[in-house]
Amino acid sequence: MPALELTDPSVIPEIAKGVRSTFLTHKTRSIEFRLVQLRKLYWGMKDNANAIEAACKLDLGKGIYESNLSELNFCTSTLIYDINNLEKWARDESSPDVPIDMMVLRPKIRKDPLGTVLILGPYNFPVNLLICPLAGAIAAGNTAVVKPSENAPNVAAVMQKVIEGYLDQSCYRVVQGAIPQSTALLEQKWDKIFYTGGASVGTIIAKKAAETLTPVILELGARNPAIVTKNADIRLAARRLLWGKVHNAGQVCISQNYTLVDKEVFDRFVLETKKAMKEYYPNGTRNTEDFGRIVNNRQWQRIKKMLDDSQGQILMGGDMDESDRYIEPTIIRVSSLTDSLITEESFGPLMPLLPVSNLDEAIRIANEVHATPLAMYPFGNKTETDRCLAEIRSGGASVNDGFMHGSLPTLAFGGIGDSGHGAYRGKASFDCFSHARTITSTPGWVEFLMAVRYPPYEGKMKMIRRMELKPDFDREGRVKFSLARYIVGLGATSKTGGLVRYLVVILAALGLKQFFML
Ligand SMILES: NC(=O)c1ccc[n+]([C@@H]2O[C@H](COP(=O)([O-])OP(=O)(O)OC[C@H]3O[C@@H](n4cnc5c(N)ncnc54)[C@H](O)[C@@H]3O)[C@@H](O)[C@H]2O)c1
Ligand SMILES: CC1=C(/C=C/C(C)=C/C=C/C(C)=C/C=C/C=C(C)/C=C/C=C(C)/C=C/C=C(\C)C=O)C(C)(C)CCC1
Repeated sequence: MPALELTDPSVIPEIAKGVRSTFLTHKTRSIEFRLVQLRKLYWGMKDNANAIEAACKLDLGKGIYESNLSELNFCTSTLIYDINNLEKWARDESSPDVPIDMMVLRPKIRKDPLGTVLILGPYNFPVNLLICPLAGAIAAGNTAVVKPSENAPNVAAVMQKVIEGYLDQSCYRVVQGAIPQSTALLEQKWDKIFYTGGASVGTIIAKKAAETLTPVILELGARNPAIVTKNADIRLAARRLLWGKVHNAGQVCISQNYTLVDKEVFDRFVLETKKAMKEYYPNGTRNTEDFGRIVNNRQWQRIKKMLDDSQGQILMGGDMDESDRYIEPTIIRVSSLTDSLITEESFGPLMPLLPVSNLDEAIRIANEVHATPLAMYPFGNKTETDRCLAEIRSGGASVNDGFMHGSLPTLAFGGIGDSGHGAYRGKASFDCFSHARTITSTPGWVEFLMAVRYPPYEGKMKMIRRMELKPDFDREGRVKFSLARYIVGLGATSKTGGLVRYLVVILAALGLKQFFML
């Protein structure tokens, strides 16, 4: 296992300058160069898989299964997906939004790299949440500096070995450290900052970035609700929500922070969760490879304090051991919205349950606790889950499940409002590190047509009025009746409706023709 060596903050300007000057050599513009780097990163992950597994075990007590499922495999699948799609994503796109008279300009959207980007990773998925953004930055043709979380020091050291050992070091560098290094990094000029972590540091980063108008992607924390109605499949809800709290010992930004359970099914839900617990961990969570540990004593103390401060009643679990950074999956019945387990993000294996009278109350509470969470988990019948989706905002959502929407490496992932902005993963990663550059090319021969834009303007007003798009609605916002459109659309009110009518007419005509030919 390599040892973590902190970067001297005084060398950080030189590191940033180095990758920036490489960007300006245009080395990373070549698609083939990017593909080679992504392929090398893939092999870097594969060759160091054992070291990554060992480091995840040391830092977070992650067993090999979880290290593979949500760290290693997630990254290698991301890399393969990026490699397989990069040429398609990087191609110029023609724009469909151009009036016919302007098509001569041959407008296209080019996917340009942003330049040199900074990626700051968190501790909870210290491999996944560093490598996946980096893969997007490489795919889009940027150079990058990454800073792994100092709170997962063993993984941070292995990440440096992989990134600097397998990638072109003139383009991609690793900085190790905590606040002094982050502060020095934020003093440099970046073309984008990609930050994953808590909202308070996210605010520092956004403010600092604003000074130089640097765009930021923020992937932050939240108080995500789960809702279980009386019509939900209670056993399924219990099993799936328990999974959302035991994976990575609950240190998952998209885990449900609290669950609103209909009073009628509350006891059954608790019973089924206890049953599921026995099924997942027949010998308990203390002595199994399948349950992790809290990352450090500071976080352990924070979670313990949340539980100590709570007025709730422990219904399951509650065992803790600081020497081992162990916290048993714990169900707590809470009764107030001001309870510490509701007002703070637990980021650990605590499962506060709040009984509610009905879905109206659940929706009202979810909107009151955190109006723009990262995720939301409604369990119930289709009408109920549709209502939750319509009436509660969130970055993403899994219907009738724990965080499955966040478990797919190819789906866009991100928050809304104060749970973050910007999305990545799959094509969204390529897009978030690219600039959609609109390019037009005006041929010389259209000069006589384009002359309408030049002074003197006298006599040219009629022409530009003709070019202006005309409304099909009146001052009340109602769509006006148009005889021409009615005839062309065969009386349909939508394009699809019109198309269906044309199809029916054609089929009827063919049928009639056949009939008369017989
Ligand atoms: N939305 C997501 O995708 C996502 C994913 C994982 C974690 N999170 C959230 O992150 C939080 C926990 O992660 P964390 O504790 O590692 O986050 P953190 O905020 O402590 O640290 C994240 C990164 O910020 C750096 N940092 C710390 N202090 C800094 C400062 N003053 N200036 C600049 N950089 C600084 C750290 O060195 C680290 O690289 C939780 O709230 C969780 O929900 C969100
Ligand atoms: C349906 C068919 C089949 C069955 C397929 C099945 C059962 C697939 C099941 C897959 C599952 C359950 C996968 C779960 C994966 C979970 C992952 C990867 C979790 C990731 C978590 C992450 C990345 C967390 C991130 C956290 C963040 C961002 C914040 O902190 C077949 C295959 C049997 C047959 C065909 C049909």
